Order: sequence, then structure tokens, then C-alpha cells
Amino acid sequence: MLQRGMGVFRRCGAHYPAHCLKFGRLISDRIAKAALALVGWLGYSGTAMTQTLTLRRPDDWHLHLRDGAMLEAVLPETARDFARAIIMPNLVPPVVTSADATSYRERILAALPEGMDFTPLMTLYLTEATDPADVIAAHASGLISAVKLYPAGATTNSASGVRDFDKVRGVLEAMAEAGVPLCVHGEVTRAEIDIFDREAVFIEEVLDPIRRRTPGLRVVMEHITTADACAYVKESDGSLAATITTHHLMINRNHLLVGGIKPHYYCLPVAKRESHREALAALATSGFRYVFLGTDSAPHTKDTKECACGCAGVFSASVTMPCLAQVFEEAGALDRLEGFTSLNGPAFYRMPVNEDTITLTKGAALEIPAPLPTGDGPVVVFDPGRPVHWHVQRA
Ligand SMILES: NC(=O)N[C@@H](CC(=O)O)C(=O)O
Ligand SMILES: [Zn+2]
Ligand SMILES: [Zn+2]
Repeated sequence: MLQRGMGVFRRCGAHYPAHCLKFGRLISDRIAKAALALVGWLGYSGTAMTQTLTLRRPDDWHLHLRDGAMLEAVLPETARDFARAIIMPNLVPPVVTSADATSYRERILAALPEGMDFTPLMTLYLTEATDPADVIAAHASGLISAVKLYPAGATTNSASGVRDFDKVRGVLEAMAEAGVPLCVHGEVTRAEIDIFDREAVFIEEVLDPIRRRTPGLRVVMEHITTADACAYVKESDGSLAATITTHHLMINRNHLLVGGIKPHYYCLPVAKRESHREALAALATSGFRYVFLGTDSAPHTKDTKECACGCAGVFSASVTMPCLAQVFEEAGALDRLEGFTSLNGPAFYRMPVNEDTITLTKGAALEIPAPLPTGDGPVVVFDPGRPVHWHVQRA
């Protein structure tokens, strides 16, 4: 077992190949160590070469679990790999008060299959009528971990969101003082703003002014999709972070639109051009500590995606860890995957890291699971459309 950074890289066999050890003795200690670290990536199991990667168990800092039959079906897909997740409050009706969050949390825990270990981190949906005292008390008691800001009309189930940002000023000031993180769906909704520009315009017109006006407010820019957002978060003084989804690291708008429209790649914010995807991948794999995984895994039934006015949302929970290992491997940054999935998020949310681990194994191409059956209808699982060679090792 070799340690590298906080990650643990394991090989399968009991011994390193003899020629590598001999080589190691011939050169300086430091080079020998580096050589062995490299060998650690490649273990031998019989004649078949396998590569394994053990990480602290990851968390998902942006997840939609829905409710009822859908919740029951999708929850195990996340709980299998992830220890905790920030649970989005955009139910119909939304999770607005601490009483709503308490009962939603109970429904999630009741839906968790026995033997699965998973902690839902609850959020409140910010409205123009949100009571600051309720938010602060809910955070102080540990019931909620963040408050979610949806500009009204920006995305799925956002009709109760904020229209007039001045009306939430008092809540944001109270949150800044108490250190309650604000998760933001960062898109303007004005009809004249092109959908591909909505995130960049939001940063300039809404987010930056709010942050300047509310010093100390801790903000997570959710599911960023542009080089503009990458550049903005890179300036973080510690009060700003960003999440990136699995799918935005793997697809661009050509994947969505060229050769026929692919409804299962449609989400909001919509995927942008390739140069933006490259900026996201560069940031995610860079080791930058204010960026972490938020899958935005958002289940919609197949029929509500494959229709004349399809819903926005990509369901990626079942395949996220293999997909991310593929992306990080291609970037030569497997040693930074753990920071992105398991360390940076807890650091920003001021929570302990998970003590248990998961192991990923490299092998044959991953078979994308068949649509997940739910009581509401099947949900299609994200398929990046290219081979993913990683698998989560199941006990
Ligand atoms: N991302 C999406 O396209 N959809 C999300 C809402 C959201 O996170 O914006 C959903 O709830 O379906
Ligand atoms: Zn969103
Ligand atoms: Zn979302």
C-alpha cells in the first residue's frame, strides 16, 4: 500500500516486480520512492494487470432525491458510494421552513435501506418570505447545512424562487453573520439573455453585487459550467466555492445537439462549448481547494425527458465515481480525485472528512446500467457516450 497525498493507492499483488526493486536500489532514495509510487499504480494480479485506487468515501454536495416512490428508488444509488449529500429542496411544494426540512429528512431516512450508511445534509429553499430567525435556528441546531437560492424561473421547480434580491437582503445578512452557506443556482432569467450567457451574466449582475454588499457571506456556486465561473471562483478569499457536476466534466453542447437532440444530456445550466468544459476539467483536476463534487444528479422519468418539452436534469448518481476516475485519469490527476470528491467539500462546509473508504478498480469498459425502475417510471442513467474503465469495488 502506498500513500500519496491523502489518497491511498493499492496494488493487488503482494510484491512489487523484482526488477523495479533492483532499479530502486541503484538510484537515490527519492527517485526510488517515486519509481515505486509509479509501480503502485500498476499492480499485478496473476497475469492480468489491475489498477486500484482507494479514497476516503466521497460526499455529494448537490443532489436531488425527490420524494415518494422516486426517492425510494434513487436513494440507494447515492448511498451505495456516498457518505453524505447536500439535499436540494426543490420539491413541489418546496422545502421552505425548518418544519419542512425536518419531515423531509425523516422521509429520506425512512427510505434508506437497512444496512446502508448515509447522512442527508438538509437545505432550505430561499423565498422572499423566508424568516431569518427560522434559518439561523435550523442551522444552529444542525438540522440544515445550507440555504438554496433559485432565481425564480431559472430551473426545475424554481417558481417560488427569488425575483427581487433586495427582499432577501435581511436573510443573507443574518446568514453571513451566522456562517450559514448559501448555495446558488447562478443563472439570470431575463428573456433577452441568451441561455448560454446566463451564468456569466449572473455572476456580474447578481452574485458579485450580493457578495460585495454582504461581506462574510459564504457562497457555493452550484454546478458551474463556464470558464467565467472558473475564473471567478479562483479569486476566492475563502468565502466562495463552486461545485462541478459529473456530466459537465464529460460533455459539451455538441454532445447535446449534434446528430440529433439528446434529451438525457439536457440540464440546467445547459452544457457550454468545449473550451468551457476544458476549463471545468482543468479546475476540478487542479487540486484547487474551493472546488468540489456536486453531481446535481437529478432524476426525471424517461417519458418526461423524451418529449416535446423535456425536463432539465441528468441522473448520474449510479455512475459518478467511475466517470470521475476516468476524467481524472485522463488528466493525469488520479491523485487529486480524493480532494475533489472527499476533502474539499467537508473543508468548506466545516465538517469532518469521512473515515471509511471506497475502492475503484480499472478494468473492462463499464456497462452503463439499464434505466432505473421507479414507482413513477424508468429513469435513464447518464451515459457519457465513451468508454469508462473504472468500477467501484463492491464488498
Ligand atoms: N440541473 C437541472 O437541470 N435540474 C435540476 C434543478 C437544478 O439543479 O437546477 C432538477 O431539479 O431537475
Ligand atoms: Zn440548479
Ligand atoms: Zn440541481
